[in-house]
Amino acid sequence: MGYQHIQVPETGERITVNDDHSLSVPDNPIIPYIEGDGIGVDISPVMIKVVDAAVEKAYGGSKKISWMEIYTGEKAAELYEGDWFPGETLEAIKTYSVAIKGPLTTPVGGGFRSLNVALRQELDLYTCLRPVRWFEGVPSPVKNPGDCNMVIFRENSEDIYAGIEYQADTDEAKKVIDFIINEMGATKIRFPENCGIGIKPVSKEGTQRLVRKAIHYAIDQDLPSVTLVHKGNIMKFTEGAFRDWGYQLAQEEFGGELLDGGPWVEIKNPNTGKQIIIKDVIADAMLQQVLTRPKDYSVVATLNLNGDYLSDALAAQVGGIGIAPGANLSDTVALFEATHGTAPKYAGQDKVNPGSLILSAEMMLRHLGWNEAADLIINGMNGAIQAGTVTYDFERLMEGATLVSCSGFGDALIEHM
Ligand SMILES: NC(=O)C1=CN([C@@H]2O[C@H](COP(=O)(O)OP(=O)(O)OC[C@H]3O[C@@H](n4cnc5c(N)ncnc54)[C@H](OP(=O)(O)O)[C@@H]3O)[C@@H](O)[C@H]2O)C=CC1
Ligand SMILES: O=C(O)CCC(=O)C(=O)O
Ligand SMILES: [Mg+2]
Repeated sequence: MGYQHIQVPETGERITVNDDHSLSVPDNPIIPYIEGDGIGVDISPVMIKVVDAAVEKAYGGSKKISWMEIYTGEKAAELYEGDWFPGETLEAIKTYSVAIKGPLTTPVGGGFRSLNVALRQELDLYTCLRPVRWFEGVPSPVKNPGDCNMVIFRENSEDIYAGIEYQADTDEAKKVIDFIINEMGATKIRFPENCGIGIKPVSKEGTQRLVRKAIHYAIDQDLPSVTLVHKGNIMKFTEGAFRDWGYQLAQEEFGGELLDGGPWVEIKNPNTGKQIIIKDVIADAMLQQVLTRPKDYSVVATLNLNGDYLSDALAAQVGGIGIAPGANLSDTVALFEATHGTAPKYAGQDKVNPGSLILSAEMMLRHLGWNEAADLIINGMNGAIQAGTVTYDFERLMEGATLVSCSGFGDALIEHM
C-alpha cells in the first residue's frame, strides 16, 4: 500500500485477524508505533530497545519485530502540514491490527479535542484495559501495596468523553438549553444564561460489550470477581443503567444467579467450576475501598470518566503512573499505550520512567502470544527495581537507590532479563 509519509519496512509481514478474532502472527511482524509528544521522544526508543532485546534473547533471532513509525500529534502536524491526525495513521493501524503509542498532548479548555480519545473512537477501541499490580521493591504511599492487584476495564467509546458539549454563550449552547427547558420541561439548570452544557451518552450495547470482555477476562484468568463501578445513585439513567445492564448480561449470557436475592450475581467459571461474583460499588466509595480493602477487588468494569480517575489513583497506589501500562482494544485492533500523559516539563531530558510504555509493550507481546519475551521483560523489570537502579520518580522515595536516566533504566532492565 502506498502511504504519503509512512515508510513500510522492507522486511516483515502483516499480522492478520481470523474470523474468531484470534491472531495469525508471522515471525517477523510489522508493528506500527506512534512516538508520542512530550516525553514520547524519551520513552519510545527505550521501549523499542527493550522489546527488541527481549525478543532476541527469547527466540535467538527466529522472531523479530519490524517497527514502522506512524504519526499523530505534534510530529504529524509538522510532517503533514498542520494535520494532527492523518488518515493514513488510522489506515495503518487498521491494516496492521496491533500497534503501540506514546502519549499525545491535549489542550485544556479550548483547542482541538483529544487525539487519544479520537484514536479510540475512530477505531472503535471500546475497551481500555489497565492492569494494576505491584512490583516488589517499588515505593508506594500505602503499607501493603501488594494487596492491590486489579484489572480495570474502562469503557472507551461513550460517556462524556464522546465530546458532545457546547461552550457557554454560543448559539449551540443556547439552543440545547432552550430545548431542555422548553421542550423537556427541565427546571434544574441553575444559571441557564452563560452556561456550558455537555451530554453523556451511555448505551446498553456499549455497556454490555465492555462488561462482556471483563467477565470473559475473569473466566480466562480464573479470577474471583468483577466489580461494576458507577455513580448510579445520582446519574440513574446513564451510570445506574450501566450497573443494571451489567448485572443483566451476567445473568442472561453467563448463566448468573442472583446471590441472596440480588443485586449481586454469582456465575460459575465454565473452565474451573469456581465461583465468580459480579458485584457493584458506587464510584466515590470505590476510591476509598481500593485503599482500605484492596484485596476485595479483582476485575473492575467501569465507565469512561470513572475509569480515567481510577486508573491514575490505582497507579499511584502501586508506585505511580511511571509504571502503569494499558491497552485499547476492539475485537480486531489493539493499540497499546501508557496510562500517563506527555509530562511536558520532562520532555527530552532522558529522565522519566519508561516502565509504563515498556509494560504496555509487555502486554502487546502477550497479545501476540510471545509470552517468553514478555516474561523476560517482567524479569528485567523486577531485577532492575530490586537492584535499586531506578528513575527519579522511584529514587526520590527509596533509600539507597541509584538514580538512572530513562535510557539507563532500559539498559538496566535488559541486563537483568
Ligand atoms: N493517553 C495519553 O496520551 C494521555 C495524554 N495526556 C495528556 O498529557 C498532557 C500532560 O498531562 P498531565 O495531566 O500533566 O499528566 P501526565 O501524566 O503527563 O503527568 C503528570 C505527572 O505524572 C508523573 N509522570 C507522568 N509520566 C511519568 C513517567 N513516565 N515517569 C515518571 N513520572 C511520570 C509526573 O509527576 P511528577 O511531577 O511528580 O514528577 C508528571 O508531572 C496533557 O496534554 C494531557 O491531556 C494525559 C494522560 C493520558
Ligand atoms: O487524551 C488525553 O489527553 C487524556 C486521556 C487520559 O487521561 C487517559 O486516557 O487516561
Ligand atoms: Mg488519564
